[in-house]
Amino acid sequence: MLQQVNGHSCGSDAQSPASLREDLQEFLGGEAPLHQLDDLTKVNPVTLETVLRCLQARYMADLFYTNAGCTLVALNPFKPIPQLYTPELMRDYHAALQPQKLKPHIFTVGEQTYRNVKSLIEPVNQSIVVSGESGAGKTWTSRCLMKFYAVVATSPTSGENYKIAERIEQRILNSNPVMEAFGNACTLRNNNSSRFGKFIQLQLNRAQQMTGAAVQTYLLEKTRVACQASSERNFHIFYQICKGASEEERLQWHLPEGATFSWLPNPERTLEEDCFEVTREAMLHLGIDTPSQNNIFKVLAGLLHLGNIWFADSEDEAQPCQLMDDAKCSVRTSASLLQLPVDLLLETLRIRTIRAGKQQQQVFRKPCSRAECDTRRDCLAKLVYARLFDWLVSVINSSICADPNSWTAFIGCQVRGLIKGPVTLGSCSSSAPCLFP
Ligand SMILES: Nc1ncnc2c1ncn2[C@@H]1O[C@H](COP(=O)(O)OP(=O)(O)OP(=O)(O)O)[C@@H](O)[C@H]1O
Repeated sequence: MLQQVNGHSCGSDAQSPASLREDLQEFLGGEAPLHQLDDLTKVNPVTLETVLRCLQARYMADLFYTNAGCTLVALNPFKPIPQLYTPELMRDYHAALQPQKLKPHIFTVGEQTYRNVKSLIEPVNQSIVVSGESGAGKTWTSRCLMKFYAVVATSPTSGENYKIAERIEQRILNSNPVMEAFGNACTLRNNNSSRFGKFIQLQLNRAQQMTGAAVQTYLLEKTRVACQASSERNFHIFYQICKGASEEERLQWHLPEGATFSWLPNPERTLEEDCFEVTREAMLHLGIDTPSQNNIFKVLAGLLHLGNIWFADSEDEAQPCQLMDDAKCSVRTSASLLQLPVDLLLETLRIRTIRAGKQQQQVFRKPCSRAECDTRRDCLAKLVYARLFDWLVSVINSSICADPNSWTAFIGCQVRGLIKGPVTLGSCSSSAPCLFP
């Protein structure tokens, strides 16, 4: 029998390639249909081929979840399967004496994690790690988990608690379109690819009922604001404001119909994610009123105009680079939208300030080369966008976070990308009492 230790065969009686091939044939040609194997630990011998053949057979039989010991492997069906995610099914998994005996499902992981929190006397937190390659279904899976807890982590007898959970669920769901508009983009692999990492914390009181939630984001791909691969796009929100603004807003934001922007590649592609109305509506629900939204969209339009600022090489190194002819108008428009004096914006982009000497008292102003000006322009855009994103996350948190005294444990859900592979889910206990002080 071939033993696997960390992916390597070991032991004195390691199998020869010929007998492994024989076992493999026997396994693949066996009587039990491969799709009936609902746990990959039952696959024998464990090889890439047997595991993939088993997953493929299950996929063909519309079985998209498979256990792998305490980890769950989720395959993306690439089609809607509503009957797999009904509230009734959630309640079945929640009420089951042994949910692990039911068919493998994301709800088993959700329920097991919930029971772990429940069964421990001291409050011990749990986290579910959702990982997989781009487009594998991580965001989808984390949304399913949120919906599952919104149904099960509430008391059916307490109307008050049910209302709180419903409000939290609604706000978490409202935060999705906003976070996706500002943090997702169309890539080669996924039209709605999350370009940031996310840790969602569901806060539970002593009775393990949901009282609030918090979101922590990390590693936003802010370079995308100023640099996009040729077949990809910038963040959805830029296309939404250009396509969805009213006539009046177009005037205010200086986004005339048909205007071209260097940082807005492939605008002709229309995606369902381009729906500006959905984002605005969700922002309103989160407490971001129309005047604040207007300010946000002005900043975004200002960044688009910033991307149209191009410099010419300076003949004299001691002089700042001159603007290209087309860029003069873009500087004025960008400065006005970002509410900056034009001179200050130009100075920031073209002049480097160096401080030297004791207590940094000597100040030198060094004109930048054309390449340096371009880098400074891109950095400014990335910085402004990242701050805006962080601000949005803080607004979301202030609307969903519970009073720190009202919760004692949490279930965390971490979504992280991998280079290759389907979605895998594992849960672990977390000793950190709170990741959001
Ligand atoms: N269980 C599922 N049922 C139906 N459709 C699904 C399921 N999982 C994923 N999908 C589909 O696949 C698409 C991509 O999934 P998702 O955006 O969750 O991938 P991701 O792993 O989060 O990708 P990225 O890392 O690029 O953000 C979804 O928009 C959805 O249409």
